[in-house]
Amino acid sequence: MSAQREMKEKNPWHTPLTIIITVIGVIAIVALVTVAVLQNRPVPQKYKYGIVLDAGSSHTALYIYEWPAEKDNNTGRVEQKHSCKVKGKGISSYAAEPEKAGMSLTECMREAEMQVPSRRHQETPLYLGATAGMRLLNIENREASDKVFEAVEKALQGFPFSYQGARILSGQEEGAFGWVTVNYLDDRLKQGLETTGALDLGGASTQISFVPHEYDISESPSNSVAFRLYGNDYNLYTHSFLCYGKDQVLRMALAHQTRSGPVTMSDPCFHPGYSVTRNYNALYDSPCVSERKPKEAPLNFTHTGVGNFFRCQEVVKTLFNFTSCKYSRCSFNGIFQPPLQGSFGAFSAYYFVMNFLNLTDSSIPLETVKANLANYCGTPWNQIKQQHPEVKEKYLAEYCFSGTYIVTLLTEGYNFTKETFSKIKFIKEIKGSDAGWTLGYMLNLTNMIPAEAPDSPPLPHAGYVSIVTVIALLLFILFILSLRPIWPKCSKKPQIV
Ligand SMILES: Nc1nc2c(ncn2[C@@H]2O[C@H](COP(=O)(O)OP(=O)(O)OP(=O)(O)O)[C@@H](O)[C@H]2O)c(=O)[nH]1
Repeated sequence: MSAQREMKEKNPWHTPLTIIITVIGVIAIVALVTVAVLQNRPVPQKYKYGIVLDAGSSHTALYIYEWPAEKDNNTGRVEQKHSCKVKGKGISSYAAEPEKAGMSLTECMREAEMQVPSRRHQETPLYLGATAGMRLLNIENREASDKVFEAVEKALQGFPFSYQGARILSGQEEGAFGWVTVNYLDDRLKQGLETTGALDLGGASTQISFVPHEYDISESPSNSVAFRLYGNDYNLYTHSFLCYGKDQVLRMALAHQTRSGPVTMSDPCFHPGYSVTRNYNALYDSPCVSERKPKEAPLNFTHTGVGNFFRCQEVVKTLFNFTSCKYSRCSFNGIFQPPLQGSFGAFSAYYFVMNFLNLTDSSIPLETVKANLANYCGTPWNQIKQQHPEVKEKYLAEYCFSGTYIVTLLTEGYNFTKETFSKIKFIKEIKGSDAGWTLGYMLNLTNMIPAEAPDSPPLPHAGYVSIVTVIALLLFILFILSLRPIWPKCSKKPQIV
């Protein structure tokens, strides 16, 4: 008994003092690790918002974007939070009653008021950008275009957001911002990866944008846009073809086939058995075709379908001019285009049409795409309607024409070959955000893509926590070792002094 007491006195490792030191040491180390973990842990997210209205030729759409509020200089990732399709036609169709253009936006704007938290309303920027429909109205009737803008401005200023203005985007801006959107959403800009080209097919215009390999900007300066984004320079080629959106190009095709003013017209781009009455004045009421209106035409004509893809392609080809090119190379209509480069994302009507036709899969060879289209166009109209009772008849009737136009534009117009055709991805959205010019436009106006790569913290969060944990463990081991003189001796026989 007395020997045991003596041993305790010689090895006092559990004296109150050592116990207190050990506990303090452990607490300090746990605290160090906890602080390291908590310090960088994302706090409950607070968001900022931005709203963009895409006032297109066929309709207006509202997009709400959100991004983390706590990131410096708004450098957090921007995502689409909500979208709203404005009921009715595009704002350019309200030329005769402009106030209705403003009123048409009310429902979607009310939705935006609900979607954006009210404490953020006043600081949320609101933009309206109009594209080819308003470009055409502006050409046709400047005064009417101004009145539509006045009405729209008045309506938008009545909402509690930070209204930043409504304007017509140039074709170049529309193409370039579509390219920014696609590459931003794919994270290609931040990481400095090879970029994807952008193909946008609207109702009244179409855009092609890509970064060519060897490219002499001076050949056609109006087709080039220079960007410096995240420390990388991009010389973007972009062109917007006004009147080559799918609705205006259909007018051009119908105008071409009714140039002699017939009473009945047989159209290879519409299904056999299709027949509607169309009004000459309505058809030619657009700057894209107005000059071609036949002098002596009846009031109406009967538009009938014969459904022949190859003959439809011949009609579509007449809408492109391949004869004159003052540059080293052209796409069509004498427009400069450098050789195609890399992969492409094709969105808006490219997607709507190819998706309906089940042709979005990039592994489908070009020849098969054409064969499928030939088969689809040749299917009688009654059968098509029976097979797709849920699809709007206006859209349904035009898929043969639109599909033929898309294939012809890509191959004959832009020079995609059967090899490069497979590099086109038909997309609607990327990571939950719609592909289109609106996101790129907002990122640009809010300076959310810095010209230089932002300074990143020296260590990522995981690395920081790991290093602190390792240091804490080493300290702990050191601490235990420093207590060695007072460790109990582990011999089989207790050492009795
Ligand atoms: N099939 C189908 N077509 C659609 C749909 N939404 C829009 N479209 C058509 O696709 C074409 C392009 O639409 P958008 O991308 O909205 O074009 P937009 O902004 O009106 O036209 P631009 O002013 O030329 O840019 C138009 O002809 C629309 O009528 C859809 O859900 N399905």
